[in-house]
Amino acid sequence: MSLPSIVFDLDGTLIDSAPDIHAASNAVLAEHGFAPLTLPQVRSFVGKGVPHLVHRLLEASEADPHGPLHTRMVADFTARYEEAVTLTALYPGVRGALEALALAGHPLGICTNKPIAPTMAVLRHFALDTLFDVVIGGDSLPVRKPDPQPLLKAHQVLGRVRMLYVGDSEVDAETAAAAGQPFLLYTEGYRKTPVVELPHAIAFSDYAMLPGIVSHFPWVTAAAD
Ligand SMILES: O=C(O)COP(=O)(O)O
Ligand SMILES: [Mg+2]
Repeated sequence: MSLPSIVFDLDGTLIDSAPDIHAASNAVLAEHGFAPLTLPQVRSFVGKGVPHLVHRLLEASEADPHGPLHTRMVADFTARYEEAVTLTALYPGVRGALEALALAGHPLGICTNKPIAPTMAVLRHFALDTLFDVVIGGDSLPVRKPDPQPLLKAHQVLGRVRMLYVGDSEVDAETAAAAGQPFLLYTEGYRKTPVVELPHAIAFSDYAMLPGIVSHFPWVTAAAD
């Protein structure tokens, strides 16, 4: 049996992108005459893609989230956020963990609800793009997470029998369950639910531990037999 592929969520999992998303959100809100929102507020809106984010921005600004303003602000946010990487940081230990997993022979992928253009921009910015054999963005397929299709597509492209999905949020737990795949929860991201209430196979708070966790995962141990 071959080693499982490992698919990662992006925002709140590999990168702390909330400061750039917050800045772009406030710039777009200002353009439309709305007051700025706080970083924790905007961070709590991340994880279900741009249309959902803008919906929540409008709701928080006491504006109609269903009207034509929603369409305009999705376009404005998308344009402004396309290359927004200046305030974004990798979580500690991410690069070393990804390199170790790739070296061990795990094909790696990304399955995020962030649109594909800023996803590729941020991966290139951190020189991580070459580590991933498949990258699925929030606009890559007609549906996005928690629909299982994006994750199943990544799994199919990576071509291994087994996969592990690593994410930070309720949406990721739901996606993994819908796809019938094991979920590894990174606890330092944008989740709102306590760890014990979020279904997961294994939770971790430090990327230095991930290669060890993966190598002790039952399927991986079986693969080495
Ligand atoms: O909501 C988004 O745009 C992206 O979030 P994700 O990378 O956690 O899927
Ligand atoms: Mg996330």
